[in-house]
Amino acid sequence: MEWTRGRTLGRGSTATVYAATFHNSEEVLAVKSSELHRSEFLKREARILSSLDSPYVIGYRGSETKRESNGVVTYNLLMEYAPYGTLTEAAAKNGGGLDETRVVKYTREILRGLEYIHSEGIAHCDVKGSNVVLAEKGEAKIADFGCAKRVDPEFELMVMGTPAFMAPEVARGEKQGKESDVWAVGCTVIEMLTGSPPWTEARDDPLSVLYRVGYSGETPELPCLLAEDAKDFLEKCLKREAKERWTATQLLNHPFLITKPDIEQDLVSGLVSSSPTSVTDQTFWRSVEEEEEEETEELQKGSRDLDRLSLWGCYSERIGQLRCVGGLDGPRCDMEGGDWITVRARCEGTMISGSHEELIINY
Ligand SMILES: Nc1ncnc2c1ncn2[C@@H]1O[C@H](COP(=O)(O)OP(=O)(O)OP(=O)(O)O)[C@@H](O)[C@H]1O
Repeated sequence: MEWTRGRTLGRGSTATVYAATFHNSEEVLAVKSSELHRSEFLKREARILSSLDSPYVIGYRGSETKRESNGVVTYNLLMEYAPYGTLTEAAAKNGGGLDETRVVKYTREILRGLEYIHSEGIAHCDVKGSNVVLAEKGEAKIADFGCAKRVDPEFELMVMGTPAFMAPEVARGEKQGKESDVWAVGCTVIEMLTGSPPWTEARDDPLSVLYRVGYSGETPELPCLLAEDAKDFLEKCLKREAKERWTATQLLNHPFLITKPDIEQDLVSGLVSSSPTSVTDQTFWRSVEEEEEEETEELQKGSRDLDRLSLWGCYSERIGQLRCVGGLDGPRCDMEGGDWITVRARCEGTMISGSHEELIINY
């Protein structure tokens, strides 16, 4: 598979996503890449994505191991390119929230994607605005299957995700499945409506959010001035008891979604594309050297790392406390991500019930 790497589209905890072009077709692609020795999650994502085929799930285009010109061996997942960014970015660009027409359209598309992946026996486990991308026709597609897992039969004890979007049973480390995805849809609708995820302290103190979600009995605060059908829809997603939550199929028939027309009209007009006008478009296809130079400068400035370090200071202290209280056994920390931290910990005790489960927190 011959392709040329373009500009960076995004960075996560374990991988970087680049724009790229296939040599033979000139199709623009997104390539998610990580060093081979850290590619466990990316390989797992590639395995799951390669088994899926839906207009509401980002398309799989292949995967490969490659030796780069600098000798580093990388694992690459090739995907359909989504030119309009993520739902989180769309909400932010829109001044902190999307209008109801778009919220209804994107919610339908996310639920159609979830209905499909759930029917395939898979739970996504990290549904949130930044993991839903806007594709060529402005349609929402579920992306980032790095936390996804097979739930039929439910054999895996690993708990993963992002605290602000976690269902109570996930925050308590009891189980994670299709119902937890539905809770996360409720949180994503709140994010689309308000421009921010629920639980305002989530960014500064994700562990206290885990406790609040898991044990306080609270549900996320709903946006004020919400129409009755929207409020009822959110309440059906955000039932604290997983068994009481509606399924993706039931939600697709909820009045909040079915009483509004399916908008066929072009919604791309309000979106800002980062697409190249041609494969030789210089602003889009900045050279890899240029990007690396910029990255070095950024690191020299040190601002991002200092932020991360100070955040990590608070975070590790809290984990230290939990370790005493709940018996966390040797958390391993991954500080490579952009603005967030992934913590992987073998857990026993108070916070996570059962033994030898793995807690992976996106922040
Ligand atoms: N197919 C795609 N087309 C365009 N941009 C994409 C695509 N996939 C991912 N991105 C961009 O790259 C970013 C990171 O991608 P992704 O979430 O898959 O990586 P990650 O390492 O799992 O990150 P995170 O830890 O934030 O979940 C996304 O937020 C999005 O901006």
